[in-house]
Amino acid sequence: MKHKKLKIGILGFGTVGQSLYEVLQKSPSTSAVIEKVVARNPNKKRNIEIKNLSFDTREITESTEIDTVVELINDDIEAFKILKTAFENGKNVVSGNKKMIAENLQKIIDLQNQTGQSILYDASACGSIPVIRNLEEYYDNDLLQNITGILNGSSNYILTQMYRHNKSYNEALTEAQEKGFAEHDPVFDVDGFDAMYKLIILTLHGFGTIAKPKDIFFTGISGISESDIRFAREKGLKIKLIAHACKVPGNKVALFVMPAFVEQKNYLYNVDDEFNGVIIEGDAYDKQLMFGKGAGGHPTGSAVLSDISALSHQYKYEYKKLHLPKPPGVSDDILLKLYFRYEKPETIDILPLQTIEEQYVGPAFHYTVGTVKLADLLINSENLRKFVSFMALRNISKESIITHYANKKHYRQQLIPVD
Ligand SMILES: NC(=O)C1=CN([C@@H]2O[C@H](COP(=O)(O)OP(=O)(O)OC[C@H]3O[C@@H](n4cnc5c(N)ncnc54)[C@H](OP(=O)(O)O)[C@@H]3O)[C@@H](O)[C@H]2O)C=CC1
Ligand SMILES: N[C@@H](CC=O)C(=O)O
Repeated sequence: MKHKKLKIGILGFGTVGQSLYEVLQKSPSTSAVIEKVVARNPNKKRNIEIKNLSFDTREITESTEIDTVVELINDDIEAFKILKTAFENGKNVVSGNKKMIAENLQKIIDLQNQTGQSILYDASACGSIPVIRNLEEYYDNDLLQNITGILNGSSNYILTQMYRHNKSYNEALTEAQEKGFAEHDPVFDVDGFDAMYKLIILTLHGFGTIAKPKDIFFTGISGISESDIRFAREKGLKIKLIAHACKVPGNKVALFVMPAFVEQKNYLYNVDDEFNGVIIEGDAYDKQLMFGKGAGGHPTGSAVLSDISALSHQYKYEYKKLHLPKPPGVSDDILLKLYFRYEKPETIDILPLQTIEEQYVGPAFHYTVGTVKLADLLINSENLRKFVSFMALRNISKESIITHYANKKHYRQQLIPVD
């Protein structure tokens, strides 16, 4: 295949932009030369001194020299404008901006078709793990059933530090920020937005389904307390923030993001710190685990480097699953067994429970374990965010995710005690 030397412009010179700059120096065989780097704040002190730094986006998007725009800024609205201008000016794009990508999937596909340009964004999901390209290329058949993964490195880092080293939530969050794992606004990480956007991207490449954020129930770890960690420890479990895309009957896929209690035998149990892990499950091959650093400048820089190299070989996403005769729709028709911890006893009245399996009423907090329809979580999400301090899937195995609850017989068979 023809191989082209790229002239790149890097937009954004923060954690990932600077790391890409360094990673590129370590890979002289990559066919790319940095023509220009653009950041926003001319008064900011930089760790790396470079000659070709400027503060005007147009010096990249409107340059006649640059053919590839590497967008690594922390502003999704601006990032979409940059993408559009770059395409209109005949440039390809590499990006790590999951919010911009997930919020605009259809528009991005249309723009690629209209302009003939392409965007690669493997860095947008799971940092250094090449999960998007694998879903696109290797799993390009009908066998895939579930994608289950730890997709947010910051939350995983915080949970690990709390569990393993008894650190406080705030201390662990500060460390995640200092290490360059967290987003500009860490609420994006700890309240599940980041994992939800990544799940949307993986669902497109895995199943051909374009889901909207409003279709996805998501919650994060910001309300976690020592009592939740104790609950997990006593039962030999760990808490992880997990995103799920599960194929359900009727050619549908159910999507949700929430903390979960994870047993030792699960592949994700030992995925700790800023590492991500994605279990890909399908007919014929059962389960496979992709594992690697999911956050941080250099791991993410390496994914960006790989996309730059792929562009130099004219690689583009074909969105193969999108062209299936009938890509799956989104379903909220599943039942989940959840743990809810709350402070006020009357909160039990707003929990949309189908069954109650365990309850604790104490002086400082209360918890209930019971089953809930995913559809009811979506409808009640505002109240749940307001009144429930922390919620988690009781177990990430089949006992806690029941996809056939409409079929009562199957439901009874599946709803067996987990411990
Ligand atoms: N950190 C990580 O581990 C990962 C991050 N990502 C994604 O990569 C992107 C960058 O993240 P990260 O490097 O951590 O973010 P940082 O906050 O560290 O850096 C952002 C950079 O963008 C620049 N910037 C912001 N707005 C503009 C603009 N309008 N024009 C030009 N430059 C601008 C900032 O300029 P200035 O320096 O002047 O303030 C800064 O250099 C985000 O989309 C993030 O979600 C993806 C995977 C992992
Ligand atoms: N903030 C993100 C960075 C990578 O996407 C995370 O913590 O996973």
